[in-house]
Amino acid sequence: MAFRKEPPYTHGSPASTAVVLVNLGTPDAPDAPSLRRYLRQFLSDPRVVEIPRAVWWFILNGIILPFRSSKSAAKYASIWTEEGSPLRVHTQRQAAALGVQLAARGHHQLQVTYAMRYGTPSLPQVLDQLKEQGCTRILVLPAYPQYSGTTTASIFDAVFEHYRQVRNIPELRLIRNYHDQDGYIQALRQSVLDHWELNGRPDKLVMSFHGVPKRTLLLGDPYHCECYKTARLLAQSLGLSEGEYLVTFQSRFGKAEWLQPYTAPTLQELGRQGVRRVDVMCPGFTSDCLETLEEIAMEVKHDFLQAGGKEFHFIPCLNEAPAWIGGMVEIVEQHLAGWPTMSNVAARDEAARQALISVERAKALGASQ
Ligand SMILES: C=CC1=C(C)c2cc3[nH]c(cc4nc(cc5[nH]c(cc1n2)c(C)c5CCC(=O)O)C(CCC(=O)O)=C4C)c(C)c3C=C
Ligand SMILES: [Fe+2]
Ligand SMILES: [Fe+2]
Repeated sequence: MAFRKEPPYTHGSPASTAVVLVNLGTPDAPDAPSLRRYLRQFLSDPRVVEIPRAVWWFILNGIILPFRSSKSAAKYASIWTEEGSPLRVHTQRQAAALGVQLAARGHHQLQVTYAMRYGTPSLPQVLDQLKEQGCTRILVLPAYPQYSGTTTASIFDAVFEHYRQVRNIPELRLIRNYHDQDGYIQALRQSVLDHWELNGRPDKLVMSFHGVPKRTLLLGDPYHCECYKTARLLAQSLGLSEGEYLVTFQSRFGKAEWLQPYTAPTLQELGRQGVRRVDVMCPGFTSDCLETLEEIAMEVKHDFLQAGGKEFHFIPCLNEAPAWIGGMVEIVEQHLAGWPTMSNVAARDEAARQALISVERAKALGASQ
């Protein structure tokens, strides 16, 4: 095996720790050639499609890429913004806001950046850059709250694959999931309450997660359970009873059975049953993207209204909501424990601040007893 020609670490660099927010990826442009490139890389990942390679190669190159690329390009064109793909725009803004908040909390020897599992900026590109900048500690934060072999594990694969070819590798931490972390659940709760404050409440709140093949659940993937745990915690935090919310799975791909109930048919059924208003949110997506803005807010909305529903609200993803940036700070700080990201002075100030909070808390508790 050959090692890459790698830059040495820059000693004494001010930011020796980096947080890398990693999202799925998105095409560079909403056109067929860009989609072909993106889908080829995405759908060639054995974590994503588990069909034997030789068979899959023919299906992918003979059927999927020729037909799906232009269809998907048209869908992307319907959500594309002046700044580019929504998924990329939100991921970039989240990383920037997270960096600002962490710096404000005293983490000065730390930088936050972002990378994509498929497409650009690629993980190898970003990890090389960080090395060049002297980062000797890397915390990988996947944009997926729920662990799935098809997504989270694939990011881990790409990180390991990259460092297999590097001689002098940094200290690494990988965040596996945060589907039940308070910072995430509270940010979701806030986004729902904000929507309800402006628009009133629905007859049903639908929580739609991205689907995966049912087979992965039977083979031990915890994704399904983690989605249900997120939904239960969110429903509890909103004070919803069982009949007031539903969990569904969207974006089925191919002919095999995926996790059920499927989102689109469920909403059609709700429309037929005379449910007047539904609010649909996608808690598994931390930023809006094709699957939320086109599939849910356009296609599924159309299906529900056609079937007899009267009002359809899409509750946007967390994106750059302040509560979510705060939630990410909480998650990241838990995983930074023991890593010196603060200057001595900032660390001392932060310790003093925490001590003061504890004293005030103890006083308040004492007073209330
Ligand atoms: C082929 C199987 C697929 C699996 C398994 C899968 C799992 C999975 N995906 C996400 C998140 C996203 N997927 C997105 C798009 C997308 N997903 C698939 C296929 C599988 N996903 C395809 C083919 C596409 C491309 C669009 C299309 O042609 O339909 C996106 C949106 C990206 C964007 O650019 O906006 C996200 C995000 C999760 C979380 C997940 C498993 C848990
Ligand atoms: Fe997907
Ligand atoms: Fe889709």
